[in-house]
Amino acid sequence: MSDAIEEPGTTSEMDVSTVQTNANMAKDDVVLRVENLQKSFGALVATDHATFEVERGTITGLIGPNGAGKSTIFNLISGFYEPDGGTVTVNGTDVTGTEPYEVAEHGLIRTFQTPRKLEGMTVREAMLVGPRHQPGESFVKLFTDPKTVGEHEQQNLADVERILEEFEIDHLATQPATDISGGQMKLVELARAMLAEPEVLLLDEPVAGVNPTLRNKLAEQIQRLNEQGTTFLLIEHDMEFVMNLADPIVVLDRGSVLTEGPPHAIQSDTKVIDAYLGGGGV
Ligand SMILES: Nc1ncnc2c1ncn2[C@@H]1O[C@H](COP(=O)(O)OP(=O)(O)OP(=O)(O)O)[C@@H](O)[C@H]1O
Repeated sequence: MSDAIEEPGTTSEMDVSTVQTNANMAKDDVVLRVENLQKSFGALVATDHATFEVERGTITGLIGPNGAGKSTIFNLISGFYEPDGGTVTVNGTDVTGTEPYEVAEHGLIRTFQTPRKLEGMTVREAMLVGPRHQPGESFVKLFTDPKTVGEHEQQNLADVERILEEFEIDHLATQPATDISGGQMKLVELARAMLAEPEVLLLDEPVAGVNPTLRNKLAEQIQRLNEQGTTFLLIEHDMEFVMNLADPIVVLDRGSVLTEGPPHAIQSDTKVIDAYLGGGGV
């Protein structure tokens, strides 16, 4: 586990029954279930009995004011933080407290708000880091000593070429990964995550700081992948983007689920408007 600041929790004593209303909404085929999730950093309660479900095949939005606890929930779901309480279930399996690679093995992958540093790598090389079933052989061998690489690596390389084309970023393959724009990096991150063939993909602010052209491209790619079967849970502050793309929308406020519903209902919900006005804004 890699909690940056980890102290024994002072978890809220809030009555659980008051914060479970959204869990009661029946969903057909649940791919991700978060139940009564709790996480404190010292005295600060970041996740407070959070409960929601993501239905397979949806693009579900996760919104809320600054500091509402969105990224913490992503870290708890994907195994980067260990919860103080509650459960995370992926594809029917309880993955609470397991390592990120184990959560990935159950079909859940996440991206980060700020993609990790990829100094010294081309885009193609960056794409080869970390696909889900990749065994130990180094991707570097693919380029330095291709005859020695195993079948898995050859397959990975073929998959990278295919995905670069599908995402229309094959022209970036030989560019240093540090030289491409922020928006192109977000596309590379999305494409790279798809190499792991996730059933559910968690995107943390996929269009933050991205220009309108690339933002549209990202929306098109997310829609295309969704139509092909990938379920998405996405955090995004760009309300136009998230309201056009996601349905349903789950609203977090002070670590708890405030409400959930279709975009038009969320946009006119006074509870949500109050939370944004009273919180850190978008
Ligand atoms: N590792 C940590 N150590 C201490 N406090 C943390 C840590 N991670 C998050 N927090 C705190 O938990 C609260 C929720 O933070 P989080 O980043 O999850 O919110 P968020 O909704 O993603 O915010 P934003 O929209 O601004 O990114 C904040 O008060 C934050 O300062």
